[in-house]
Amino acid sequence: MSILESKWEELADVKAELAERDWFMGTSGNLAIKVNSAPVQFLVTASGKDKRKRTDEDFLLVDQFGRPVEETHLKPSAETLLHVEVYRKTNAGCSLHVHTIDNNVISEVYGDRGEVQFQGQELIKAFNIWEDDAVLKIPIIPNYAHIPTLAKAFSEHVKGDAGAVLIRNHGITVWGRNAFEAKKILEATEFLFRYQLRLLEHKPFQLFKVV
Ligand SMILES: CSC[C@@H](O)[C@@H](O)C(=O)COP(=O)(O)O
Ligand SMILES: [Zn+2]
Repeated sequence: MSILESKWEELADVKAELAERDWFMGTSGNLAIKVNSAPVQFLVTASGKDKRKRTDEDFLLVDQFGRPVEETHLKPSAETLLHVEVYRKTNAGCSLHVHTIDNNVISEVYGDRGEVQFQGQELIKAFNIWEDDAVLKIPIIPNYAHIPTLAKAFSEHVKGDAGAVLIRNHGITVWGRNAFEAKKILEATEFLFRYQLRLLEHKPFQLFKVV
């Protein structure tokens, strides 16, 4: 199997797992996996597809600028430029974007602060944070309709080989050194968001707690 084929299968498997979680409502979401490093080429989901389906037109190979490498009738994801920023600025191998109710509500509740923070929660270790009093900060950016503007705002928070950025009332984009790590971070953030929203039902004052 070629590298391209094995990366295709890897991304298709991640897509199937996220689909099982019902994280692709209304054709939302897009996924990418790096295939080559110098120059960067990556597989990205084709735009507008039902990502719950597994077909041989699910992904296309794009270059470091997000342009299709070969002539194709498929359109790269509308949000390809965000994935471009991940591979331009880091050594990440996989980036994932999903819309969920929980990540949308969290992004709205904490949107005016520009970030949501988590402390004392075991699952922040998914971000490789191990200190007892460590704080995980997830930035929240405005949902600019103009994708180059959105990508620029996103890019300001792309700093390491693994990370996460919320887009207000839109969704989350995460990345990791490989598909395993990106999926781990995505699952951890969704756990933390669900936890925080549940906590606020019982302890509304927690909203005003500044870590
Ligand atoms: C149909 S709503 C979702 C889109 O506007 C977009 O935010 C999204 O996540 C999927 O776009 P796509 O171009 O299919 O990658
Ligand atoms: Zn989206």
